[in-house]
Amino acid sequence: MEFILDWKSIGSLLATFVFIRTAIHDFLPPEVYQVLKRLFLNIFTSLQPKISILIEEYDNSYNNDIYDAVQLYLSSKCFSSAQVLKLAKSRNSKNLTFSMDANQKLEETFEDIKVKWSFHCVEKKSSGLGYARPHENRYFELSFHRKYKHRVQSSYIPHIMEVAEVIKFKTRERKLYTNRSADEDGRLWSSVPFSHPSTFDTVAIDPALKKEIKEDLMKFVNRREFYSRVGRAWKRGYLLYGPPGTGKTSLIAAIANFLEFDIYDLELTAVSSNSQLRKLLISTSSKSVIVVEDVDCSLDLSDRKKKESFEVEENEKYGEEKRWWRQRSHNGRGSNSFGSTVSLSGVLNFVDGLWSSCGGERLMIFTTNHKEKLDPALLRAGRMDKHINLSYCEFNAFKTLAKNYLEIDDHKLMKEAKEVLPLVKMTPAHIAEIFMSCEDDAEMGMKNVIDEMKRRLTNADEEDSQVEVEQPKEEPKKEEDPVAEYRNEEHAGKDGGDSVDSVAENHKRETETTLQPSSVE
Ligand SMILES: Nc1ncnc2c1ncn2[C@@H]1O[C@H](COP(=O)(O)OP(=O)(O)OP(=O)(O)O)[C@@H](O)[C@H]1O
Repeated sequence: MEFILDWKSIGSLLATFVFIRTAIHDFLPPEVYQVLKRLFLNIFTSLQPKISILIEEYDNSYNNDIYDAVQLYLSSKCFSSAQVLKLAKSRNSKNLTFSMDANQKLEETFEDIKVKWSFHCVEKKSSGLGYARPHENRYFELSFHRKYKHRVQSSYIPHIMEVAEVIKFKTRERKLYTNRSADEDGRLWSSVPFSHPSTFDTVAIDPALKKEIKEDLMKFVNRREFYSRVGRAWKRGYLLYGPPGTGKTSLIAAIANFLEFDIYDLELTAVSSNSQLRKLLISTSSKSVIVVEDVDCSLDLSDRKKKESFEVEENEKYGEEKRWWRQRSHNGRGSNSFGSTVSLSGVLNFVDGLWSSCGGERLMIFTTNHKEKLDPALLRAGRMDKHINLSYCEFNAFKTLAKNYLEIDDHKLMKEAKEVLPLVKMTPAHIAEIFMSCEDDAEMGMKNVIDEMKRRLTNADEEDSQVEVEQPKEEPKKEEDPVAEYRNEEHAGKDGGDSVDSVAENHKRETETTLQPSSVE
């Protein structure tokens, strides 16, 4: 009975409500009706204290940056509070990532704002399109009391974005990009995490040169305002030159590690045209080192004047039209001698760097074993800001190698090494190889390396004395001859005067041509 009465009262209440609503709707002016409606809605919603924000993985099929930031932010929080976690590590990556499992919840208080996070995965129907989107709708739900609405928007969300940026930077994995194998799936660059162990501590070059390079790099990265004030692209060009095995690649890795930059290893022979070169460069990121190794071998960038005089000679010999045919048939249609249509002007445009104004700083490093083969246009200041000569091993570099490989600062054989080293051409790579083969035995390492130096010295003696038989030369003054001094001390009674002379000649020749310590021009 009571039940029937209740229903009756509900029924009459509803009837009254409908009557009042119709009366209001029919008799009140529409403006007043709208104001009342809004008031009613406000009262109704304020009775519900909780509001939620949904942050979906994709926003109109584009990656949602806020979702990524929240994911990073929560991965740093969820370990302490969520009950079920997911742990992942991508291949070749050194970072472990924790994340919340579906429907897990996490609560936190930021300042005095209490918020709740939950993670959801909802299976979705296939779109029928071929591309690889996940079959789940993934989203985070952020819930909080409505009184915090403005503060969540003005301080909590920006706080999340800031924390995520810091985490991203700390766990950032630098990459080594290469354009060699990138074409297979349509990408311009393929990448792997960059983790080369070479640093300025391990690279064996003259300490003064090391200091100079480091200071130059620091000056470069700290001069954003300067570059923009003087209207120049924020880029710098280095040319590393010297014989093979003198540490050009090792120095590049040390520079990238020092600056914490990515490396783009640009293989010019794999670039089909100037426009592809432009595309490749535009797609590089800021804070990167772009490397072109062995530039003299990559493209025909040799001195234009020499080429021009060669062309004049060929014209005279064959007539212009015939020379043109000879080149075409030799090189292939319109391409240079390496089959690529990247030209010197394409490379010069790349070095001049209009493209590099699209973002932050970029360092370009070219290496060559034959600086003299490069076109002067490529070498001029503004294109190659620094020319760094890496040459045969000198004593300071030798000591760095001994410290790295044999873990010694000093040794009884060091004095002898210091005396013999300037008389022979040995690359750091060769010395490193000898040290490596001695597996931590410092005594053996030092002995083997000095034996090798002496062997080279003796071979040089023999070669030079053979030359002397054919072309006898004047004797150098004995008192000015450091080699003779060394040989007299070490080999008294073994070597005759002839070989001392030839060693002196050898020393003189090497000092003039190659035994310059590594230097910057
Ligand atoms: N200056 C150096 N400091 C430390 N290690 C060096 C140095 N030079 C050579 N090495 C050692 O020798 C190996 C070869 O050196 P690297 O590739 O850097 O020489 P490179 O000058 O780039 O040679 P190339 O001109 O043939 O490319 C490196 O793996 C490194 O271990």
